[in-house]
Amino acid sequence: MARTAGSIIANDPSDPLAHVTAPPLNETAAERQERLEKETEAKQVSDGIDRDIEAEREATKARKPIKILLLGQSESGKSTTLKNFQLMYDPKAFRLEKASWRAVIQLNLVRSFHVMFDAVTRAQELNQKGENALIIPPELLRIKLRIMPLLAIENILIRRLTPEGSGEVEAVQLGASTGLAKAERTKHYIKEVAINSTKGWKEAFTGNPASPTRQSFESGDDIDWNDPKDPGRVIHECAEDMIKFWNDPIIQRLLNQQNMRMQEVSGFFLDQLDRVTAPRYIPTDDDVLRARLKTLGVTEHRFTLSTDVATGKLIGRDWRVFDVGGHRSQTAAWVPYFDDMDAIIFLAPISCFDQTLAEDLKTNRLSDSVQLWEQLVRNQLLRETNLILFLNKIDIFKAKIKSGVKLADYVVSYGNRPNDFESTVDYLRKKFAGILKEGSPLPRHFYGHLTAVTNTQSTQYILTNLQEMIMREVFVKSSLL
Ligand SMILES: Nc1nc2c(ncn2[C@@H]2O[C@H](COP(=O)(O)OP(=O)(O)OP(=O)(O)O)[C@@H](O)[C@H]2O)c(=O)[nH]1
Ligand SMILES: [Mg+2]
Repeated sequence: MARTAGSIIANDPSDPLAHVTAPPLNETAAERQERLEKETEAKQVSDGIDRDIEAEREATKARKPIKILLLGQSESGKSTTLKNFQLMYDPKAFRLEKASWRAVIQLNLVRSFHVMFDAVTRAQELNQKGENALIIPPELLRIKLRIMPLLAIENILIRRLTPEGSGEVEAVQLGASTGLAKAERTKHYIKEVAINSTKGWKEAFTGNPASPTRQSFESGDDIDWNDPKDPGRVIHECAEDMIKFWNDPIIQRLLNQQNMRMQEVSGFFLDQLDRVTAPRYIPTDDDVLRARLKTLGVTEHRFTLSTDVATGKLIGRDWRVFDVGGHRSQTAAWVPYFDDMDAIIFLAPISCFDQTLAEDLKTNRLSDSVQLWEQLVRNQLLRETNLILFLNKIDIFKAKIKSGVKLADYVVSYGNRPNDFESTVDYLRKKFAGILKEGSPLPRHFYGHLTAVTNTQSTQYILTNLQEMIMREVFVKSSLL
């Protein structure tokens, strides 16, 4: 450090360097003047260096990426939340992936029909045994026969979506998402495709050589519409019969009778059959958000926010969002990511209060979410990490409560409280907040949101506010360093 005009230090008897820094004896006025000028100049240089170091330190702090981890049980909405981030901060890349998502949507659609075919088969089996099930009229059976090619399409799509090493097909028990009686559930299996997101499954679809300079998916540039093997062709050919089959009152009664709520089966596109089976169908942003593809492993997604929401400065800050697989076999992979996260968004799909886990038919989904939340809250590694709770699938929850399903039948502690939306949701919110308050090793603020992450508008509003909050906290923390 440069000195201020030497005199203060030179006069300090405790300074061991006083004799070095003291002004020379017998200094003339001109010499003194020259010395002081040099000292001032040196100080200016030194101050400049100090400022540069400080600016560099600030810039490093500002450049340190902000990390968010998405957690929650399988089908809680983690990947859908990630899609909202992508749509907000990297819409171009999001839209360029639509060719891949088109295949996923087709698979979701075909899978829904597979579920319905199984329901018909079940009714026929019961009738053969002399049990009183619904009689399926021959005309409906003829329609079913005509749309059977959908099952072959399912296999083709699965093969295309899971090029070697990129995914796996699991026999997932059908019952958990349908509300079938327990004994029935274990007998029926349906394939669910899981994708190891670190492998390039999307590349299988985004490489139409006819359009090497893909600009926009909106024009359908990315799809080889002339491909004779495009599954969209068969789906379109079956469209009329698919619509008839799904809307048939017997099918609807059958599904009701078997307690199968198709609207709750992930990737529900049956209410949009006209559009989704069209010959040149291109998924909308909302379709991509509703498409269901199970995650395996952990993926990191990077976004750059050009404005620091805390300070309003333009800085180009990196955000990293980590999406994980929520299936029980995947949860061991979460822990290494606990270190160094700025926030965790935990999704609890509260609409599943009357369902069990696909991987463990004895465990209620809501109580599984509560347990996971409790474990996170109490985890010492996370004691300084912001935990943000999304009580998700609020749209399905609302409809379910309205249709008369009773929370108290599944959550005994709910007792005699009224079974309306406000009371039920308030109870669940307080339950999660109470766990946070009691279980946190250090005091924490409760950030709880009611969400339907398939709704981009409300979700993006929540995410923007959250980012602001996280930025502020990061800013305060780093200022204290
Ligand atoms: N209606 C409705 N559907 C939702 C909501 N959130 C997610 N979904 C749908 O639920 C399905 C599962 O969501 P994902 O985001 O794939 O779930 P995940 O947590 O990533 O599941 P894993 O990858 O298995 O861990 C998808 O089809 C979503 O579109 C919601 O709030 N409302
Ligand atoms: Mg996922």
